[in-house]
Amino acid sequence: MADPPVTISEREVESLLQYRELTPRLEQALGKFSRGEVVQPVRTTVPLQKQNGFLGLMPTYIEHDGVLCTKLVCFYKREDGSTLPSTQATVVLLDPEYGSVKAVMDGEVITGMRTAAVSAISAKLLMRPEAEVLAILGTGKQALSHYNVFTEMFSFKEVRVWSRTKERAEKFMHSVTGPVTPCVSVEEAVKGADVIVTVTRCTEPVLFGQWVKPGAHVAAVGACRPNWRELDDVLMKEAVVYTDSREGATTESGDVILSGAEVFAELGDVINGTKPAHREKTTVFKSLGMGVEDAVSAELVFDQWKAKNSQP
Ligand SMILES: NC(=O)C1=CN([C@@H]2O[C@H](COP(=O)(O)OP(=O)(O)OC[C@H]3O[C@@H](n4cnc5c(N)ncnc54)[C@H](O)[C@@H]3O)[C@@H](O)[C@H]2O)C=CC1
Ligand SMILES: O=C(O)C1=NCCCC1
Repeated sequence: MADPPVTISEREVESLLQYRELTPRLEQALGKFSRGEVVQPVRTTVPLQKQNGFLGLMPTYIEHDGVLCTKLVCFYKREDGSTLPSTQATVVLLDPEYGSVKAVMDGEVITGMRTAAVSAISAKLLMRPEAEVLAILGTGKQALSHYNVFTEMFSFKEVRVWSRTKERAEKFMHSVTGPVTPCVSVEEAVKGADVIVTVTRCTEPVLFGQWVKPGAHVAAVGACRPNWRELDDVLMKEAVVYTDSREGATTESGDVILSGAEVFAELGDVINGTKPAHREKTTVFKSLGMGVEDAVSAELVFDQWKAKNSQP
């Protein structure tokens, strides 16, 4: 008989997961994914029309590492002013030999941290080495996790933040410890920026190519449905476009599908050395989020949990 599954709360996940351990594991996972070593179908989505959202199912199997996992994630396009979270996620880790559940854990922290860490990996690979200015568009959960990992991994001289209201940008500024410049327009935020992170819930373009400095790197994290956009056609067509999963991007990303832009490479191809990193050009990393990122994060959390809870 298998042991009953352990449950690991949001607070516990938060205390067990650190970027310095998570980020290298994610980098390895992206490489494995692009070498075809991961079984990971494109996310299945179940529309929740009445609630203006969807349920996403994200199963993954890494045979070599014996990791079997699935995330269940609900995403909602909340009305402005709603205090409810946009994303709710649970991660289930299984034993691939028996099919039994080893652990059920909160997926909120994992989703926030792994998404931001993968964007930071994209910046490490694709931004210019002399990058000084970071601009973040959006001030929600992902904005905060991106701020945390980007300021931990890199030394930007200035971090700018834009939200649709000045109050939200200022609230974000007060919620973090380092210096932040709140901006009243997207154009002001991204002018001359070397790295731009888009973490909004918008469904129409918010970032326009005409404002983006040539050679800048954009990590585009929102707009995860085929008819949703964050970036305009000009930017998508002028930039060299990288994705986490080519199959995912050409199935789910409105920025890719509706612009007709070509996907140049997966991040894993760059990590594996099979495709170049065009740091000298304007680059877009279109992130959709992958089950393998959740799987390696959950395995790390579970290993740490066992180490902490093992008998002396
Ligand atoms: N690529 C990936 O792996 C993942 C992507 N996401 C996506 O990241 C985005 C941000 O997620 P969270 O930070 O969790 O959401 P959130 O709800 O906490 O924050 C969203 C931000 O977007 C702003 N916003 C909403 N509508 C807007 C509009 N029409 N124009 C401009 N700004 C707008 C909000 O004011 C807020 O600042 C979402 O689109 C979500 O789907 C989320 C998780 C993983
Ligand atoms: O990868 C994820 O997790 C998500 N991606 C798009 C929005 C919902 C969560």
